[in-house]
Amino acid sequence: MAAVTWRVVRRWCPSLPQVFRFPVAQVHLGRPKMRASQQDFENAVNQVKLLKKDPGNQVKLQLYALYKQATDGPCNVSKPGVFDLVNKAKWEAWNALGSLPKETARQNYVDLVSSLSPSSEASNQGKSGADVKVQESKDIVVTSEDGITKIMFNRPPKKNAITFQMYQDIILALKNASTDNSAITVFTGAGDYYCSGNDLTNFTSASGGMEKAAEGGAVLLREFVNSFIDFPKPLVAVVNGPAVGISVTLLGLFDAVYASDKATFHTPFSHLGQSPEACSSYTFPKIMGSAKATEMLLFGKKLTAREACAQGLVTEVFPDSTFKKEIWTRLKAYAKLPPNSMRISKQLIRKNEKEKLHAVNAEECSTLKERWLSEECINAIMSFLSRKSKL
Ligand SMILES: CCCCCCCCCCC/C=C/C(=O)SCCNC(=O)CCNC(=O)[C@H](O)C(C)(C)COP(=O)(O)OP(=O)(O)OC[C@H]1O[C@@H](n2cnc3c(N)ncnc32)[C@H](O)[C@@H]1OP(=O)(O)O
Repeated sequence: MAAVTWRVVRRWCPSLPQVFRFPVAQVHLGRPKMRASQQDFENAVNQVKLLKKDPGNQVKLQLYALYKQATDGPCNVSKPGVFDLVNKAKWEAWNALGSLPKETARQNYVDLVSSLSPSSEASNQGKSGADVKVQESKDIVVTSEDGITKIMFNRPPKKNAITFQMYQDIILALKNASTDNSAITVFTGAGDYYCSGNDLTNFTSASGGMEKAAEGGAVLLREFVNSFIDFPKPLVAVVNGPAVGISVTLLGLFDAVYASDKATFHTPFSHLGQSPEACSSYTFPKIMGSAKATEMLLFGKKLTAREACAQGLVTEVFPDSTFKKEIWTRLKAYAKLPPNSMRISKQLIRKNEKEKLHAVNAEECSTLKERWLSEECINAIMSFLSRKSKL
């Protein structure tokens, strides 16, 4: 990207201070909370003037873009010429926010400024290299550091099974990550599991009758998977241990999948009277061929990490003893690559598939809605919940 000097950025956005005090921090909306008011926004604009340390070009561009989006709405000016490097960088940052609503941009601006504030500096002191927590959520932890937004399943006692709340938290985390200033977004799991898939108690905790619950579940699932199909930046899975169900099928929508040799990949849909989701009925045959996809999706064959790598579902496998160290070193290096270039390349790769993926997602969700009401499915769930069987 063009070298954008702080002096020039001040000219774009007079509300920005001369010098910033703090290192680069990330922007997130956090868990649903009170929306930032116009007054909060104006306070943040003033607060920016008190900051002293230069936070780097990416943050400055993000502040500029969010400010413009919050005040003028979506980018409505023509793209500067190819040699007008600074104005082109500004335009691209603003334009990249697409149709992000003004209120959301306002909130993101307020959050970004607050992450650059003196209290953020105080709370980050002595934590050099530590992740910055950016979303308040019990079972999904979202942190940002070194250009990487990390979304972690954090429910080890239940093997990171995904509750209704976690589906919603992940949708929100992806929405925020798509406009924050990180280059790469990474999913991983806390504890020994990556994720044991859908929490089967979702079937008993849903309110209303079964039909209404199935309808609601299908709507949620469709929105959840859509947020992966449409995610604009490189999406990486760091699979630290066994993965089950939807946490496996989603991998077909990731851009890279790195696995510990302790990881396994299991999609026991037939055992549960269910059918594939997350576009895996399309992505898996495409990735591994229909014969291997059939073994996984119909017969529930569990793959080791090395088998999954041989089938093309996993990018690379690492010995568990060195997995974390090696993978985070590598991802930090990847996150230093020019972010716009990576985003644009990903979008070129994804573009031709998007329409198809949305159609597949819609069909899989409507099939599942029927499956959830079937005797096969109800019996399988009851059996798990009464602990008569384990997969
Ligand atoms: C009509 C309503 C519609 C609902 C809408 C849903 C929304 C979208 C749905 C998307 C479709 C997704 C499909 C899938 O993901 S299918 C895969 C589902 N997952 C499973 O079937 C895994 C079930 N779990 C197991 O088989 C074992 O627990 C496992 C092999 C993972 C681990 O075994 P292990 O012996 O090592 O450990 P425990 O069994 O003792 O587990 C520890 C505790 O964790 C609880 N647990 C684990 N996984 C789940 C789960 N998926 N759901 C709920 N609970 C889970 C387990 O019960 C233990 O709890 P307790 O200590 O309290 O007994």
